[in-house]
Amino acid sequence: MTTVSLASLPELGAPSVWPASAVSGPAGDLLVGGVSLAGLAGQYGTPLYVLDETEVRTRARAWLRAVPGAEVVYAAKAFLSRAVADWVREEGLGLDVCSAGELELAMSRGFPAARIVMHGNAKSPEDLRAALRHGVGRIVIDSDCEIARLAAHVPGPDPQRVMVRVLPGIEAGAHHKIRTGTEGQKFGLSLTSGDAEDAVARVLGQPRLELVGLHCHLGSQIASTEPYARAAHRMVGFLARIRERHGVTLPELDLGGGFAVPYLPGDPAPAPAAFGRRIRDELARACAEFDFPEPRLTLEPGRSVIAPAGVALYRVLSVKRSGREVFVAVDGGMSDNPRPSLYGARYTARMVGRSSAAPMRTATVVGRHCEAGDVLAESVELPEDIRPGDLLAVPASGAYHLSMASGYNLVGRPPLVAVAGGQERLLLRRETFEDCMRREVTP
Ligand SMILES: Cc1ncc(COP(=O)(O)O)c(C=O)c1O
Ligand SMILES: N[C@@H](CCCC[NH3+])C(=O)O
Repeated sequence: MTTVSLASLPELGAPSVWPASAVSGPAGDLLVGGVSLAGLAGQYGTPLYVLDETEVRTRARAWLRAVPGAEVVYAAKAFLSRAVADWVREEGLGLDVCSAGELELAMSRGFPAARIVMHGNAKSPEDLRAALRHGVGRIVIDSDCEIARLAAHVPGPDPQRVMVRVLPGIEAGAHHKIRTGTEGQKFGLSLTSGDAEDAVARVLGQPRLELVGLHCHLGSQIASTEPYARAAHRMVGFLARIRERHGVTLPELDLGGGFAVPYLPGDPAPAPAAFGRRIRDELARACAEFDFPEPRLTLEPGRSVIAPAGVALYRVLSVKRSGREVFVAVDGGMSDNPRPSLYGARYTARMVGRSSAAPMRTATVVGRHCEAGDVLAESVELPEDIRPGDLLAVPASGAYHLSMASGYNLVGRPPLVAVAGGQERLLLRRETFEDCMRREVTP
């Protein structure tokens, strides 16, 4: 047996972008969950996604501790598989789903329906039917036309518990495409226009629906606690107004998700405890101001639970100098991580599996797809002697990569391996060419 000398990662400068378990291994290797990344790449091929189970569980628990007595529902859209559904259920979280597919996966793992929240600005009849059939804890109403449609299908005898998604008019989120709390986009019902108020009145008039509270979701990759404080205040103000106009005291408030994680060393990202403290403080203050009993709080972190647990591994296919730029092209790209091309998201990368004494130089890591915009990471410091065959690891890859992966260029979606305690477990196998072709009707 070879003795492996492990070191923490001082050379990375900011270990926080890597899972807490990440340690340097011999010959430039990196171990996550006690498993060698170079070894995994050798065994499963690349591109490969690695998910640190302990990191997911630890972060799920951190959220529960951050808001004692509150409900924490994991936003499945960040990434969902059977194993992930099991982990978050076992840790005591609920689940936010936004399709019949996500719901069916959760139900297939025995997820308690009462802990499931269904979202969607345009829920299909199948989505609503599945939610009603399984008896999900809450359905979040996102448009006027959904109210009667939903009420007509409640199987009874009990009314379906619902919330109304409010557009609070608060701007937050890392990019305009992921801001959902402002006017002029497709989600929610506006507070300022009165649409939210009308919807509340209409829901209250539906005996088949039980309005239990209000929901809002400001956006994603929100790196400040401030917008949540404003949302808590505005939403409690609205709850108080509903009590005044309708004589009902709604018992629940869901302030959504959107909590930022660091992608680059030094990125601001308050810990769950900091978000939780600020939200609880502001909620208490607003309730005192409006003389309103504190509602049961729900939060819906997705990225914050799973992004830091994921590492993407790519093999370098070519290194090219073009003018003053150096392009390091790898065997994945926008088909497994569309975030840079969609939102200008920034990433870092490091070489793993080989030591190099060469000086570092700045390079752009690009994908293999037929798009000039297929860039994975800009301004990355990599050794000057990086060459085809080398491995690159990209941290913070656990959220909105595989869940948004596409079939572009028929390269096949990468596999996913879970690691914990020195053991690995294949969660998703690689999508093969045959898988890609299976959907096509033979001409
Ligand atoms: C309603 C709702 N809740 C929760 C989330 C989770 O967001 P995040 O992964 O940024 O925490 C989203 C996605 O932005 C959402 O639309
Ligand atoms: N998909 C986005 C976040 C939006 C999530 C869902 N509302 C991202 O990758 O950052």
